[in-house]
Amino acid sequence: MPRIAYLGPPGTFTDQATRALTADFDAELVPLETVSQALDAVREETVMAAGVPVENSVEGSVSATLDALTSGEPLIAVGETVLPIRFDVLVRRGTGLDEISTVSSHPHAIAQVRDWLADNIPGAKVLVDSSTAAAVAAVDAGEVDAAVAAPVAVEHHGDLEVLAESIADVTDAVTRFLFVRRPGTLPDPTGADRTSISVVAHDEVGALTELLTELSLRGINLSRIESRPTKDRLGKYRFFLDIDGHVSDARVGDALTGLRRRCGEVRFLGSYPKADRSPVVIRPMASEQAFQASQEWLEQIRAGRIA
Ligand SMILES: O=C(O)C(=O)Cc1ccccc1
Repeated sequence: MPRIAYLGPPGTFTDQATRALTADFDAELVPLETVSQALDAVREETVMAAGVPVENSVEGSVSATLDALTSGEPLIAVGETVLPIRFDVLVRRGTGLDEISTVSSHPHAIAQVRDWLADNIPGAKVLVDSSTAAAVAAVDAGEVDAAVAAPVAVEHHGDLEVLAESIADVTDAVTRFLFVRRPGTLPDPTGADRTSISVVAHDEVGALTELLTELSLRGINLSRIESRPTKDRLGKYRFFLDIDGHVSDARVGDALTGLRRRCGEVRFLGSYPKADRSPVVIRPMASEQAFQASQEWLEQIRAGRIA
């Protein structure tokens, strides 16, 4: 049975997402303490793949995931899923709001419940943990008074109870998770795919504009752009791009070769079906037929058959 790592312990949002990502086959889920450990376990081949959070509709990218994806041997995403996120407050049985002096969670959860914390437990010290479920375990161990976590997290701890439900400042938040493997056979194109790449542009006038032009000239929609410091020096950034389409699509392949010529570093981070399966809209000039016909036309000229 394939072993699949995820950001644990059991009861995290990533646990739920990884179950969804592995729903089609039998898998042994392996909880690890950080995203970086989960991705390194894939690199070291102790697991086949990992489920990791990548972006939240309210709080933005999960920087730890972006950094860990690009800081070691290449890995690729082969699937994604999007989960609705609801935050509850978990405490030891019988604890009241006025007894909470410390509250803990994952930084992305803390950031999404700030109003509730300020309104309901303004005096509580806010602590961060490696995951929502790790914070719940800390409550169970008596180390903190309350945790902000997924509703399912309480199922793993008999002595805890839910003190407050659905406390997010913004309702209907969702998080996107990736299923990440070592490079190998790519998922087949479906017509509803996303391709993720990271690039380090040269530090010169117009570098980012020209990089984006490589996409727009080929009719490629950019669905996300995020920058992270390369950590070499101040002012040097790595851009993470999500674009519509599959690397086997002519327009996407053509754009990637353009980026490769233009940028200092380009990493292919995977082509995989979009969670909502919405078909990619392709302008006529960017279709497979248009690329093939124009290539044939050029070959005719080169062969001397068209004046
Ligand atoms: O800590 C967790 O449960 C995670 O899976 C990371 C996370 C935290 C907050 C929102 C979405 C994912």
